[in-house]
Amino acid sequence: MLKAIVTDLDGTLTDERRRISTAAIEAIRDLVDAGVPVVIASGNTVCSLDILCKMIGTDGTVICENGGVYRFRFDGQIQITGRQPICWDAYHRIEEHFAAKGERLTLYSPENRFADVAFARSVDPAETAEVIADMPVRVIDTGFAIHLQYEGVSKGTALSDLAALMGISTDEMLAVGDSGNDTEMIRRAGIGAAVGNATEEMRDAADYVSKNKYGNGFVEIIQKYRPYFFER
Ligand SMILES: O=C(O)COP(=O)(O)O
Ligand SMILES: [Mg+2]
Repeated sequence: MLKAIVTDLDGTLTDERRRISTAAIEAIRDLVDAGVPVVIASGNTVCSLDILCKMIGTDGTVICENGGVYRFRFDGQIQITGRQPICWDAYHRIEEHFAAKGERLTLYSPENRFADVAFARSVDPAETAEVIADMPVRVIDTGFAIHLQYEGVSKGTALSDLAALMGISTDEMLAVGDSGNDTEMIRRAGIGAAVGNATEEMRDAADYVSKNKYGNGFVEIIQKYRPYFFER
């Protein structure tokens, strides 16, 4: 039996231009109204997810900054497991490396981040990873941004921590996503699903890959697994 759903945001509830799927919002509201907790798990900041959760109508349980930050319900304490100072050290080395080639980096919402460092995909993610290969920092390419995260921290580790706070097991969770930053999360969840536009790595890790892409893929996954939430 499933007791909660954890879903990625960009590329899963939104399309490649980050426009949210209204069909996906309706599917989430239907689950919330039926008493199923829905957790949004993203590389985005807690600040942006708060607005989204309010407007969609979830209880505010979130995983942000690729697992570096999480919180159980709106009134819960924000937990920070990432180590941002080390990510900043890595960022400065990367910045210097690309500056020497005349390439500038563009940071994403640094004032609202507590755990990771995110910047535009204007440089090669593989080259970025080489520059900091000896540091305990992982380069995560979500397809929407490049993130620097302290090693060992992921949406998967946050999923396990949240399951404990929610009083359920990770086996009772359905996790859905589209990209490399979701693989550990879908592996740890009882059922892991990927939307049709997902990366190869995600498709390989998933128990089910939807035929449809983006929000329509999310809706297809919910339709398939909805009965599992109401088994006796
Ligand atoms: O913030 C990003 O880069 C992508 O966000 P996501 O985890 O919701 O896909
Ligand atoms: Mg995504």
